Order: sequence, then structure tokens, then C-alpha cells
Amino acid sequence: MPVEEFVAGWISGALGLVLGHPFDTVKVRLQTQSTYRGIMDCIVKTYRHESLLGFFKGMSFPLVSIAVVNSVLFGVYSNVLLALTAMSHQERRTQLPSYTHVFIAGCTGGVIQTFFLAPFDLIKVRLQNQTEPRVQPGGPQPRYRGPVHCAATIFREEGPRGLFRGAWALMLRDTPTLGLYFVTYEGFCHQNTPHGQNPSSATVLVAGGFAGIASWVAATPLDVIKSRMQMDGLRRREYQGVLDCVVSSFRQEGLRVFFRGLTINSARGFPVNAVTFLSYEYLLHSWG
Ligand SMILES: C[N+](C)(C)CCCC[C@H](N)C(=O)O
Repeated sequence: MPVEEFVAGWISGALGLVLGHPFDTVKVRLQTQSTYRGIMDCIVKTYRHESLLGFFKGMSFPLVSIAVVNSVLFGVYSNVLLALTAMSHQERRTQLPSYTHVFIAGCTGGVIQTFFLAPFDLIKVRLQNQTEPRVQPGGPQPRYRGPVHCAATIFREEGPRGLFRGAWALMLRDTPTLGLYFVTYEGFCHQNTPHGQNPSSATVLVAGGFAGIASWVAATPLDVIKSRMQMDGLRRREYQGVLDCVVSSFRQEGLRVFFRGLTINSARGFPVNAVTFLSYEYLLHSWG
């Protein structure tokens, strides 16, 4: 099982995360809090109340975890595709495997990465939703003092299963959309690269960006549900499950609730995934 795909996925995931975390913080707040009138209102209030650091809340943990998650995602994707097509990463650069195989490999990576992502994503969302300004001595303490304290508090208050709150919604969100993610990437690279050649850096950048946008547009409705399920249980349990959350959200806020954060997901999805795929391809090419 080639290891370099896992390492390249690790490094490229971390680079993409740092670039995209401020976008992600604004998105999570728009999805789970009704105090903001829109993207700009959220950005201005966050900056005024919490300074620039407010946009990077909850990032330290995902910096480690998303690298692991991305490593698992790209490693599983690449190795499932190798098993399905008997083509190495380098061979696939010049000879496109079938879209069905790419989709299956992407969905498989999506299912498996969920088990690693679920606890980390939960902690990230819980920390991102703490809107207190930086703690002043003697001032009000936020509920969670950091990622480890957040994990320990959730474990203590909600039990070990509490760390996987929202995991079903996360799996339903990521499995098909990561299949779409890799199909978009491989297809765009293949369509825009002369036969038998490696895609150029510009092609990889644009293909990665479009893959990020396509997958996030398709994922946003369940992304809203996932974030709400993760925030549920903080006070009293409001939802009995994913379907109850979908029906309840629709009844209370109408169809538009499922597109909260779509703009910011798309704006974030292009640069984050352009950088992720470019660094991934560069690393594999340089180790080739
Ligand atoms: C499957 N879903 C659309 C949720 C994510 C796909 C892109 C994942 C990437 N690491 C990012 O953070 O953008």
C-alpha cells in the first residue's frame, strides 16, 4: 500500500485548512446562530468582538486532525483506485480510469475518513460557536477552554458516544460528495490535458478549485444538518435524529435553511482545494 499518498494527503490537507479556516468559522456561525444578518455582518461582529483571532478559533485541533483525515481520504482513495484499476497514481495522470471507479474510490474514502473526522469536527464546531471575546482575567469563562478541555467535557457530560454526535449526518454528507469531489477533479484534469501528458499546475489548481466548489454545493444542505446535530445536546436535546433535524429545520425556517453557508462554502471551497490538490500532486511528483 503506497505510503506517499497518505503523507502527501497529510501535508496538503494542513495547507488547505489554514487557508480556509476563517471562512469555515463564519460558515459554522451562520448555520447555527441566528444573531447574524449575513456573511459581512458575521465577519464585522466577529472581528469587532473577538479580533482577528476570532476567525481562527477551533483551528489548532483540526490542523492536526484534518491532516490525518485528509491523509486517510487521499490514501484510501488512491489505494482503492489502484485495487479497482491496477493503475498507479502516475499511470492515472496520463490515462483516466472510469468515472465509476473514481466515484467508488472517492465514496469509500468518504466513509472511512468520517470515523476519524467526526470527533475532531464536533470539537471544532463547538469551539467555533463560542463567541465570547478573549477571556479577561476574572471575566466570564467560556464553556470550553480549548480543544482538549472540550473533548474531556463532552466525554464527561455526554459520554464517549457524545464525541460522535452528528457522525451519521457527517457520513451522509461526505460519502457521495467526496465521490463527486474526485470525479470533478479527475474529469477536469483529463478534459484539459493533452493525451499522454501530465496536467499543468494551472490545470490542477482550477480542477481542485472546481472539485471543492462542486462537492461543497452538493454537501451544504447536510452540512447545515450536521452542524445542528453537533450543537444539539449542548443544552437540551432538540432533535431525535438526522431526519427529525431535517423536518424540524424545514418546518421552522423553510427550504432556504438548507443553503445557509452555501456562498461561503463555495468561496472557501475553491482556494482551499486548489491548494490542497496542487500541493498533493507536487509532493507525489517530486517523490515520484
Ligand atoms: C465532502 N465535503 C464537501 C464536505 C468536503 C470536500 C472537500 C474537503 C476539503 N478538505 C475542504 O475542507 O474543503
